[in-house]
Amino acid sequence: MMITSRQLTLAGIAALALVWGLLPEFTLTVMSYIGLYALVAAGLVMLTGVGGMTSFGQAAFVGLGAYATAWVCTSPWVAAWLPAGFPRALLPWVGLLLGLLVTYGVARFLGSVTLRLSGHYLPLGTIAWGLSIYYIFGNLDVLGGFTGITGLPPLTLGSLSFATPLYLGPVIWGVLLLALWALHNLLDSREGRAIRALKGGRVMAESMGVDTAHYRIKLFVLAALLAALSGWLYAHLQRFVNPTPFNINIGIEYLFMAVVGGAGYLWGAVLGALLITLLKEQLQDWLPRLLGSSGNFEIIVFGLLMLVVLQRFADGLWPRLNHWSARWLRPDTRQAAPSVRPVTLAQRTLPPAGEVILQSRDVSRRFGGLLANDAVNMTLKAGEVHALIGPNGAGKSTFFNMISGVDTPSSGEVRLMGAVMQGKPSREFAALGLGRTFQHVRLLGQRSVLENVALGAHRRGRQGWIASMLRLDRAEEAAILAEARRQIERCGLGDLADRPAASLALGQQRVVEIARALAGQPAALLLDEPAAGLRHLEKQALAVLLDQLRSEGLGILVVEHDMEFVMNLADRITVLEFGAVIAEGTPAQVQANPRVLDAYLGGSDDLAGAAA
Ligand SMILES: Nc1ncnc2c1ncn2[C@@H]1O[C@H](COP(=O)(O)OP(=O)(O)OP(=O)(O)O)[C@@H](O)[C@H]1O
Repeated sequence: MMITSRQLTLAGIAALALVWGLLPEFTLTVMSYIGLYALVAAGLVMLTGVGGMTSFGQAAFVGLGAYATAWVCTSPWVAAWLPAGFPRALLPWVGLLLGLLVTYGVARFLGSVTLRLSGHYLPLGTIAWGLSIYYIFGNLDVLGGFTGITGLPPLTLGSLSFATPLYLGPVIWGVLLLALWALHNLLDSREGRAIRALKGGRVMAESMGVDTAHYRIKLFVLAALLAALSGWLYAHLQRFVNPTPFNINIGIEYLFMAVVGGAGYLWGAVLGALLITLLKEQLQDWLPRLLGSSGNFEIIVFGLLMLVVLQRFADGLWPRLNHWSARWLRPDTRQAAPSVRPVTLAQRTLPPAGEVILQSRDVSRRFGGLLANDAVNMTLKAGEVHALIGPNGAGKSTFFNMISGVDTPSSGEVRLMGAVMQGKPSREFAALGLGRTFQHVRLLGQRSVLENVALGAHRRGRQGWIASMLRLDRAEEAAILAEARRQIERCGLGDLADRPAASLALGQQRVVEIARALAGQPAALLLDEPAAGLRHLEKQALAVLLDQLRSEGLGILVVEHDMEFVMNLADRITVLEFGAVIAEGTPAQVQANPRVLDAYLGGSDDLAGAAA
């Protein structure tokens, strides 16, 4: 078939719209529910699949959206409080506003409390507040207790009334498609890259200038608002609310939908909602007949099926469907890079060569009884390559962490561009012009080299979430992507820009990290073992690149074990042993230093080899 997946989606939507009026009432109701569930699951795809935070409590936010409008529409207190003559038809819209506001407040609060938890504690935390909110619904008399609230009005807009699934269904699906479009845009932007970076670990994301705590809360609030929106529509579809659909079981079901569909894929949310709703429907129908007695058997079968799916398709079903359909669908050839005139990105003026840009004064770091760094003094100047060497366990990585904001010195001072920095987060180091790579490569393996490198330019963009969702960020995005491509080409990886980062050899991935750091236009570049895993020719190319960067005025600090590489490239070398500086000087001075030779001949013969 010669159509693309995008065209197929549009055709599917058009076909559904055409036959909608002909479908039986029951089908329309089921379809409407699928739309509502998919809206919640889409939020979970963002939160769990993309952002890496698992929540079992989304049903509670659906409840907030539903109860807010139910209360506004039926409470005599609200009716008395509103000005006389306030049109009743507007009450659901007031309910929507209230629901979103309350959800925003509750999610911000719960997010700031729970998102600090790590590992298993975060999902456990979501179960805790999911349960609490459910019992609040059930125990508040003003919300009708466990019986709930009945008599909700239908949604109306002017003379249009959306009283039945025939009319409300298209609204639900319209809202869902709009949300998917906005979320898709968000993911395909500077902010989306920052959201994806959350999964790459706090250290990496913060080094790119991303305020991870802030992004986690924003993502949590976004998912909660989508759930509340679904709850609002749900309430006006059902026309009554009670606590049952908002309990923790349903919260788990929402999570299943996202995971079964494919937690990393927005359309996976729709697929998951569709499959689970239909499956539940069928099982509820067939199992009692098959077993000859009534009971909630479907939950047992459901649980078993879930285990099989999660075992066999850990990434969910959507990527499988994609893979399978790729055989007969034409690849989508829309340009990844938008065709607008790029803006000019913020530029940094580099300090003049020879100026001290990074400095440590008597930096020490203690781990219990171990002194991993002992009063280390070091300076990095603009326009030089400074190497930090020392035997294994000498404290190089520890020092690297101190001067990049990953860890805080026990004592001593770190200055970057003259500013006192110890104790500040790495994103503030990034803001002042520090770029870095990692000893253990930290890339988003499934994303392209281009996207990984573009993340490095995060701080140079300005457009926020709303602008990204509405696609108002395209000129800036074009500039960021162009900058990323320029850095990739400069690092000699031009042919690999569109490949997933994980498909590159480890040495090349290290170079991708250098390109990513360069995209942030740093003044100081910290490279942790950049030559490890590179072949001879690649090392030569890397040396040429670093030489060029030095001549452009960057200050480069390298931790490296390859002595030949270091001796040929570095202007100055600092040697660490047992956490303390034992020598500092030019390569020739260091190679002639008896303490250094001693330290190295004791552990490794690299230096002697390079010196010979
Ligand atoms: N978080 C930590 N807790 C306790 N000890 C640590 C911690 N991090 C490092 N150390 C110890 O500090 C010392 C210095 O380690 P570090 O990793 O800085 O050395 P290195 O010079 O980078 O070594 P390598 O070349 O092997 O990477 C080691 O003895 C290490 O075991």
